[in-house]
Amino acid sequence: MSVTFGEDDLTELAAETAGRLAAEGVPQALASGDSRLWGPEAQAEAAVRLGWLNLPHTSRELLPEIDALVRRARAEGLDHVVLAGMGGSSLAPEVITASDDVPLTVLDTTDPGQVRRALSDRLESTILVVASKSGGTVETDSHRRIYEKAFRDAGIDPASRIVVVTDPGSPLEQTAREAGYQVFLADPNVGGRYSALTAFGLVPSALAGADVERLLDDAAEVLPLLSRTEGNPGLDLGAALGAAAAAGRDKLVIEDGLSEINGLPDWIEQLVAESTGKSGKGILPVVGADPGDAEDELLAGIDTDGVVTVAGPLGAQFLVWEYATAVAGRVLGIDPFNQPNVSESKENTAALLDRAELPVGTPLLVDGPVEVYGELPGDGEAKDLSDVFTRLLEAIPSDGYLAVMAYLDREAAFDAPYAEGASFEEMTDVWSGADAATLRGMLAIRTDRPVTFGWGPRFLHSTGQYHKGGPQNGAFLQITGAVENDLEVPGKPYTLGRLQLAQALGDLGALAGRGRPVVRLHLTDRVAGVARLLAAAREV
Ligand SMILES: O=P(O)(O)OC[C@H]1O[C@H](O)[C@H](O)[C@@H](O)[C@@H]1O
Repeated sequence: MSVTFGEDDLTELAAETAGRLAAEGVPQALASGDSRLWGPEAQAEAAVRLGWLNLPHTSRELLPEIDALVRRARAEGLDHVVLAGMGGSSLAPEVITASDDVPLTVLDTTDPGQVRRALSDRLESTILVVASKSGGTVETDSHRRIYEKAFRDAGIDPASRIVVVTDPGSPLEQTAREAGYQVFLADPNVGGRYSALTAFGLVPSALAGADVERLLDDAAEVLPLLSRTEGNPGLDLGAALGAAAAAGRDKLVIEDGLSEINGLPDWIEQLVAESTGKSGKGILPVVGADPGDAEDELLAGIDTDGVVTVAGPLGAQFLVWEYATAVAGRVLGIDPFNQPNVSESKENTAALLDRAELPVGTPLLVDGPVEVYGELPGDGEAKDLSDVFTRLLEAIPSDGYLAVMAYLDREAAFDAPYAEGASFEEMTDVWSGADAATLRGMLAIRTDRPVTFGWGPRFLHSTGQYHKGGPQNGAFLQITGAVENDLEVPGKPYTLGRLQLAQALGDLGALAGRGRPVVRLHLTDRVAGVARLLAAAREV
């Protein structure tokens, strides 16, 4: 495992900062679980959040039970593994399984189309892992209810198909015990985004066929380095990230090139954004972007060259990035274990769901299949969608960013029809031409500021904290879409589609309430709408 720097200034800054942290006793304090490292206000939370450093050893206890579950699933022919979990409860398994090239269907969405897609895929051989630390996350609770009904309707006993991962004593533990589900209890002394090597990372990944023992072995190998005062990759990385951000280089562009580790930047995004984006400070991870030459960008490469290069196997990467984030938190003077602003959008959503009608407002403009809502930055009325994009791009502060947030089905682009006999390249062109995520790159070339992209509500558990708690220099573009075939959430008064829209509007309220420029584009026809978005971006 190694962390290296490709610029002399950064090498110097990192060494100086790591030296100072070592002199303050940070590595020893972390190794011994000292909760005072982030100041008195953070101490109570930190006291129950430092268990992740022991996981390479303690999580081994879970392996026999996980192995028994895997054997049962194989024996019963349950070959479609679905994971319902948000943020820290699904991002690690997504990377672990992608890196091991084994299939896992992740549900971290409230999009009815995307959930229907999972439901209609091999229900008869599906095993569902419901993963929620708190046990109260609305998206995950909805997925559990929907799958319970689907199993029952298909004459399948949910107890034979649902496995729960949660913290001891959570409401989900109680529900699961009453329903007779198999329950894995995770370490309550580890927070959601630090939980990659707990039952949250291991249970679904092993079920999908990943080698989780090797993951723990790789993490165990780097562990002794993390108590060192020199040659400590976690300390070096954290010192570099924290000190660079404190000096204004606070946009972290993360690339994984053609590395065998597949998708780690999305996991790092959540870890870094949610841990550091608060009190008006923080590090903004930028994923899926080409590095620009803006002075406030820092390029981190995972097993690929960057200004910071982090090389090593996945299990070790998890641990080193967690360590680095905790260290960066100390350098920046923030509590890396809380997420004070995530709840704000959740509360807005809950309040909206209590209303008879969602307050969607009146469109400012309708451009074909796209309705534009919100307050346009700049003067006068916009004439079309390209104009809306131009105005938003102009509204990005000189040290800021644009966040594109799409509350859509992230698999929908794969439905786009392509010609028979098309090459893989041609198919990829078709998919990217039907994918809302393509908008990120198209807008990015029209500004010298970073542009991020997130699928809603997934990003609410990640960069959503940074948007609201970090430096107030974002401009925001929301995309929502008409729902054709909604899904009831059994036992709840709302449908998934209504919940999804309420989440978008709830977050919009939180951003607008901070005076940030935020525009919502609503696609009245999703396929035509995405095509129109991309065409309009081309015209900017
Ligand atoms: O595991 P859960 O309790 O369902 O939480 C899922 C996610 O929810 C929130 O957004 C937290 O801020 C995340 O850190 C967490 O991973």
